[in-house]
Amino acid sequence: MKTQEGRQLLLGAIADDLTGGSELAAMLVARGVPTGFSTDVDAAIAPDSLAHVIALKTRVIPAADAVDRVVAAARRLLSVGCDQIFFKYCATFDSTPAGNIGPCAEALADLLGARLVLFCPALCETQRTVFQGYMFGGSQILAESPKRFDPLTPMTDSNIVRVLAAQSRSRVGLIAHPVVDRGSKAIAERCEALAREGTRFAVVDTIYERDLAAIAEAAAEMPLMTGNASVAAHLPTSWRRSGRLANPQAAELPGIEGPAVVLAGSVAPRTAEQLDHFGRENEIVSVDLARLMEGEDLGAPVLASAKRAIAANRPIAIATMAPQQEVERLQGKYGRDVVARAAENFLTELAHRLIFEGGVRRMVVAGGETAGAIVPRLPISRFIVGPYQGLGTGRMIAEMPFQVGLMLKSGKLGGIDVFSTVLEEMRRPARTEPYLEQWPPTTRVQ
Ligand SMILES: Nc1ncnc2c1ncn2[C@@H]1O[C@H](COP(=O)(O)OP(=O)(O)OP(=O)(O)O)[C@@H](O)[C@H]1O
Ligand SMILES: O=C(O)[C@@H](O)C(=O)CO
Repeated sequence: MKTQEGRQLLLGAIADDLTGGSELAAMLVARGVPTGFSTDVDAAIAPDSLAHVIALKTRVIPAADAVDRVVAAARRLLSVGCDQIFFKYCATFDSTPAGNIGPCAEALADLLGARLVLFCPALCETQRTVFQGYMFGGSQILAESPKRFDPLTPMTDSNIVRVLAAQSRSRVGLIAHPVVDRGSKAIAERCEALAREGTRFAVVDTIYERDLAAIAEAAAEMPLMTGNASVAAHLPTSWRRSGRLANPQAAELPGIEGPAVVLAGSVAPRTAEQLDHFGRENEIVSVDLARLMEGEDLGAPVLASAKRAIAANRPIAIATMAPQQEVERLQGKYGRDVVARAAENFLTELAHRLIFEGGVRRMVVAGGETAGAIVPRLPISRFIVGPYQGLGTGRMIAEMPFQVGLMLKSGKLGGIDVFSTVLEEMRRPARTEPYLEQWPPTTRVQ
């Protein structure tokens, strides 16, 4: 399959974490775009894909390493021919003063010769909006939201222009809402004016879903676009209009039976609520990181609990969740990255054993960094991406020597019942006609 002038992909996307990357792939699939997904720069890109997402774990690693990996992923996507590169980051612009959004975007802009790069983090579906450059979660400004306490990327400045400028060499401007509200042509004209005056990066205000549509239309011909998956989900409209996406395709996923687990390394308040809900009818095993850090072997007892639940045909959740005070105490004692790595390694080892010793075939992983530790270390030869059906409901099949249903849940997203609902949904084959006009999907597909 070729797009134009012999290029294969309409969009080559690079995500800075796995939950976000899987959401993006699921959204494109729901829009009728055959989309591949991989977590490894060298993995195959299927010849029948029109979009491909390479999901990395680059959000909190040293900036220079993040740049190297992101550029390698971009080169890989460009090697099969690709109309546009999309750099996907979190709706709450999760990053540190050292990066990594700015440095990665700068390196991609250099690689692609982009004069003006838009930054559109908003996720209107969940009321994450940007106005006058300030990010809101509903009525809460970012720095007063739970994101202030993120264990790895605490967001303490709500002004995205300022946050981006602090991690970039390029001049950063704003495309304010009055311009966005006038539509794609006005946005494109403003981009041109900013580029002429030497501004290379522009944060774009976004309040409504229609703003995302207008921004995507303005960006459709740019060599590089950046933002949350929500803006990329509107690109297929432009592709259909220009004839580049002639045959939007229905999405199909086989059903998967077999033992089910939730592995939660996210300590986000939303994940805590979802675990509480899951725990009303199911067993939750809490992994006490303080004991793990003291060298106690918790692998065997946790695995034994999981195997008991599996033998009784019950789903189970295993979580490293702790109250905020305890998270801070552990980070103070051992260092933020050391604690994170210990939790990630514990869950990674466990995932492997649950699948290969416990026979687990349906798995939800909560947390982008957690998923980024677990998934690439499983012997997955290919992912089949299922269609996005609303917040936190993108799922896929991981092909190993057998198939495993997988859902990578962002820490902050998903309905209260997401764990049990998704594990149950994985059992049923699904076929979804493409969402061509209506977006985002408002009804769950059974
Ligand atoms: N009890 C704990 N104390 C300190 N750190 C923890 C604890 N439990 C988990 N962690 C670490 O916190 C980090 C949580 O990040 P992760 O990206 O997995 O979740 P999230 O930020 O909620 O999700 P997302 O990025 O999808 O929004 C991980 O690195 C994890 O290992
Ligand atoms: O945008 C989001 O919130 C997610 O896609 C994500 O990136 C969480 O890590």
